[in-house]
Amino acid sequence: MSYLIGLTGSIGMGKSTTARMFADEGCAVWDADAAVHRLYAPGGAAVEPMGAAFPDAIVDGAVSRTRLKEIIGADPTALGRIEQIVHPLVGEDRQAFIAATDADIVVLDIPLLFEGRGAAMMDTTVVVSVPPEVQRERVLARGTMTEAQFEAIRAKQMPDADKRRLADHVVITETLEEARDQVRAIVAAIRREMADA
Ligand SMILES: CC(C)(COP(=O)(O)OP(=O)(O)OC[C@H]1O[C@@H](n2cnc3c(N)ncnc32)[C@H](O)[C@@H]1O)[C@@H](O)C(=O)NCCC(=O)NCCS
Ligand SMILES: Nc1ncnc2c1ncn2[C@@H]1O[C@H](COP(=O)(O)OP(=O)(O)OP(=O)(O)O)[C@@H](O)[C@H]1O
Repeated sequence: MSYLIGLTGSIGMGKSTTARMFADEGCAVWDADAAVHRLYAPGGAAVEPMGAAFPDAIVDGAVSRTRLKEIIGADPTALGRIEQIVHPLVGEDRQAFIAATDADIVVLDIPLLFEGRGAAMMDTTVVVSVPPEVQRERVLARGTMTEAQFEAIRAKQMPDADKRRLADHVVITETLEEARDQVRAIVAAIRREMADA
């Protein structure tokens, strides 16, 4: 059975970048956002139920994120209804990944780790964090969200300070070097603990 690290952090705080650093240390990484991409793609398990609930969201046999963001922008209750459809499918994908891997450490990159029930199954939890002005700059620099869309997502997420309080480890992602040092220290401590057990 692999050691499970739950990795989370608010939007744009550096989850994917930090997950890649864990992968560089030999950890297997599963990414909840990537699982949603697979579920929304043509033939994905979310296409049919999402089409039934949000017919306008389907474009060329896939769930369109652009359309979904428009729908969420117009109706604040939509995101909750999307989650009810998508989250059970994401949970199935995650369990299948854990069952199939033989890595000693598995990192589960889950934006809603503390908002949902995910944290309880982890051996340890890691939160990535930077000051809010850096977070905003980074997200808006990507050019995939308007400021209003960013604020709508952020308002729905647990505040960064609360996540940091709940986490076993906090990785500061102001620079790549600093973050990589922290990731290496966490992995080394876990491997020492596993060797002693
Ligand atoms: C809202 C959507 C359309 C935005 O798509 P887009 O491609 O622009 O962004 P992406 O998927 O990369 O998400 C960016 C970030 O937004 C945040 N976010 C996404 N969904 C949610 C949510 N339901 N609640 C809070 N934050 C969320 C996360 O921090 C995520 O890392 C998309 O995220 C979506 O369909 N979300 C619903 C499914 C879900 O809950 N996913 C979260 C992981 S299970
Ligand atoms: N340690 C770091 N040092 C410098 N820049 C970083 C660091 N970590 C992440 N970044 C930058 O911050 C931005 C957001 O990072 P990333 O995509 O990893 O965040 P995320 O939390 O996965 O985002 P989302 O919540 O939208 O999925 C990117 O432009 C990335 O290059």
